[in-house]
Amino acid sequence: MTSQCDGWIRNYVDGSYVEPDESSSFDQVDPATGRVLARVHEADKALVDRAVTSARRALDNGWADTPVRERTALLRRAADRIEERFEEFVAAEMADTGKPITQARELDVARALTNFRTFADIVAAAGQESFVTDLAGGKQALNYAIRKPLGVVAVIVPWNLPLLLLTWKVAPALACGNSVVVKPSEETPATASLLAEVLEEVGLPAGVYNVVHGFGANSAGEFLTTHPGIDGVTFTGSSATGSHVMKTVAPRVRPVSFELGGKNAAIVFDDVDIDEALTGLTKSVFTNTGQVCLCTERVYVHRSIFDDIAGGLVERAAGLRLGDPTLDATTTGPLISQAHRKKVLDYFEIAEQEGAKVLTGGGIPDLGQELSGGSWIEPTLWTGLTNKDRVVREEIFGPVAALIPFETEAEAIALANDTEYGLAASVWTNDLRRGHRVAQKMNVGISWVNTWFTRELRSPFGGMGLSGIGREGGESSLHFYTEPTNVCVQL
Ligand SMILES: NC(=O)c1ccc[n+]([C@@H]2O[C@H](COP(=O)([O-])OP(=O)(O)OC[C@H]3O[C@@H](n4cnc5c(N)ncnc54)[C@H](O)[C@@H]3O)[C@@H](O)[C@H]2O)c1
Ligand SMILES: O=C/C=C/C=C(\O)C(=O)O
Repeated sequence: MTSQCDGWIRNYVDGSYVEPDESSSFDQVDPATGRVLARVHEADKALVDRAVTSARRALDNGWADTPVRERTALLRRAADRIEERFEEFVAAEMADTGKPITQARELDVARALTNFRTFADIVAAAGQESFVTDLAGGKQALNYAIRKPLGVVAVIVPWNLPLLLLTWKVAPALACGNSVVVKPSEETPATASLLAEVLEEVGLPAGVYNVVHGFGANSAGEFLTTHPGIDGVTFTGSSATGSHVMKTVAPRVRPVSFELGGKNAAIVFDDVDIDEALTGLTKSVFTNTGQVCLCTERVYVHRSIFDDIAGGLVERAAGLRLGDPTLDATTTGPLISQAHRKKVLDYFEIAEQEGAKVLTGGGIPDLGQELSGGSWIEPTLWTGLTNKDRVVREEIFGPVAALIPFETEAEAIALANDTEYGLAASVWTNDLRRGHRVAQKMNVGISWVNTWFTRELRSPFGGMGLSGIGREGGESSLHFYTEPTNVCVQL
């Protein structure tokens, strides 16, 4: 049995794909064409319970005590196997999201390999904290901390970078000896189930990796977060859902790691190399059709170069190639769904009511009959807005940004920090002392200078304010996916 056969995408529990039940299922829809690609078996409460129970049993049957070298070797085998099946993962990612083949290859699947290999390295090299404590009377004590797996971890991920974000969590969780129950987004079920094939092929014991498909409330998501057998939740998704999940696990005081929404700013100073800034800004606004939590939706530009940047971005937007995701020339895919496109189009309406001037885009492109059923939208740029406007304060999560002028550095910093979010920012300037100074003043989890989405996986990653709680990446992942016990020995 494989993750996808006879038209079904299956749940994976206790080392086996579960026979689907027609009565509880939903469609996998291709966002590029609107066509139904497969049926997805929706896990009910009993199946989620079976997944959590088997995850616990796998832990108790030895996985938690597996030597680090065995776990990290398994992660490396998983990376090698994904590499061997690379194009299958590319195809699954594209079926789920409609994203262009070049992005699926160069970002999403490539990062899955890197995530597994990086956390194998990090966990293999991790030491333990220890101290010799001087006591009264010339005595001493030895203090050392051992790190045990957190336990059964609920992994709930969104639809925008489904495989990248899933492996960003599953790799460190497994490396640290945890077992996981994964709930992928209902929009993007394929790669999480396909990953189960690879993990089984490389020898992961049954029950360590489980996949339950479904929605949030009254479905697999909520059955998972309310399950008493869960020891922690790592969640990536919207701030509203994160807040709800926090309330759900609060009664059992379970640790949470939240990577949530953003309303990220770019600040463009008057000394930039215009062409270099335009390349970076175009990437930061339109990558993955703006469906990246780190994407820029607010661009603050020094007034003296405002028209150059605005005009240049309009030209760059016109250069984006929307269309058949299987073509190498395609740069930009559809939004994830008709429902999400309606949400973005509603914001386009609100922007015009708030006085926005549409520099480019603002509607639905005509890409021909074949793609007419897809959730396509035009890359869009606005001016004429301020920080008071809803479309400058609320996350839209589409290929759109508001361009706003500033005069002074202090004004730019205040404008960029005037948000309830705190995920990412980018600063564009050739004065590196100013770059460091301004980047440090951004109230965000990650602050880039003259680049965007450049990722060091050993650095702490996450957000503040509405953008999240905690950090993952490098040591931060070890701290979330393990529980330390400090042992103190009188010498
Ligand atoms: N900070 C980051 O690293 C990051 C990365 C990607 C996406 N995001 C954010 O995610 C959002 C877009 O993704 P989305 O629409 O899938 O988010 P979402 O919050 O709607 O859903 C995220 C996941 O949570 C599940 N879910 C929904 N309600 C739930 C509930 N009550 N209990 C348990 N699970 C529930 C969904 O089924 C999905 O799997 C955007 O806000 C984006 O900024 C953040
Ligand atoms: O959509 C949000 C992207 C998050 C990216 C990461 O978590 C990462 O690059 O590790």
